Amino acid sequence: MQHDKDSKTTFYTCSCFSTDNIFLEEFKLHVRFLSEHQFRSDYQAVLRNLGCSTDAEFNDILKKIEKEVERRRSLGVKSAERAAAIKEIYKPLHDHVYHLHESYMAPEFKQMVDYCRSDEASKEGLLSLMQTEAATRVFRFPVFKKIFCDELIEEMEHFEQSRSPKGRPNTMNNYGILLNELGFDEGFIIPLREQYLQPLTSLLYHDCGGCYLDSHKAFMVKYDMHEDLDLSYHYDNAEVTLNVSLGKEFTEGNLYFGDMRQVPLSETACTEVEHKVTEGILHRGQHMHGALPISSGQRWNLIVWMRASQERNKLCPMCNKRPTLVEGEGFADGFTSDLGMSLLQNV
Ligand SMILES: O=C(O)CCC(=O)C(=O)O
Ligand SMILES: [Fe+2]
Repeated sequence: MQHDKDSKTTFYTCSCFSTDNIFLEEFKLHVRFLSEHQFRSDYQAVLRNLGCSTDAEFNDILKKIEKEVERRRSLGVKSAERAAAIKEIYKPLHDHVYHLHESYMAPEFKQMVDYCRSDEASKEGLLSLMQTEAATRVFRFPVFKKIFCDELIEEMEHFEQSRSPKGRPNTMNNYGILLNELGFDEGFIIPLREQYLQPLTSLLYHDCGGCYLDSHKAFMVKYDMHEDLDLSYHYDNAEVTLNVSLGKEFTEGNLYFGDMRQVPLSETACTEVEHKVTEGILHRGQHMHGALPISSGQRWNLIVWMRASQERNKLCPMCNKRPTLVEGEGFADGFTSDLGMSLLQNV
């Protein structure tokens, strides 16, 4: 089990993880699978309209779902196995990138964080320091220096070329890398979230958990002309997301933002937000978004899905219900148990 600042915190996943939001790549559709009967009645007609016309094609989809459910059930255990294997066999190229240091950061970012830590900090004051409100409550600002972005990509490429096992962040991303398995949490992502990002998110997103972020899922995404080009419209399983553009050289590949997940697509207008190397885009996790295809080059981004258990314990963003807790590895999906805490407090 992963322990946060409070060493007694145990994190959980919601049971919907093995039934909901299963992504059918060829139809760009997220589905729910409880039983074959339910699935047929909910999706057979929809899928037919999307071009799935024969029984064989439908059975093929059922097989893919079965495989995905099995993958999700064994995810925690497999991830822990990979992390152990990586620790054993992988020799990093750049040891220092695993330990956050202020010298990696853009001066503008440090200045914003310093301001937010000061007694007189206000949301208006912070907004005046930020370059852009790129879309509603979507902010872009410099995060790292270019040299650090280059070294982080080099480290990722070195890892990709190694014989270490690799965990992919989710079914929408075929070439990303899960950073906790590589050992980035303790020395890099936790201090980044707690000491640098939370001062900003407390002012910007106090209404969606920004003041009490207590876990995260961090990963790299990679787009290349010969691999994934784009990312479908979705929301993140997070309260607040940081998305930093690291390089290399690319054209197009902008993000686009719609509305919050509760608003129907038909009532949504989208706004494009450009990725600029070394800059981060901060947004509410449940603000719908996608990535347009790159038209040349290769694009790497660091994604940190930050979670606030106090917020998500009330409502799981993935099934829209009060979460049913299932034990998971590490930060799992960021839920905590009130019961567990009160039992611990009684000890
Ligand atoms: O490609 C990007 O910049 C967006 C990635 C993203 O939205 C995600 O992985 O959740
Ligand atoms: Fe996302």
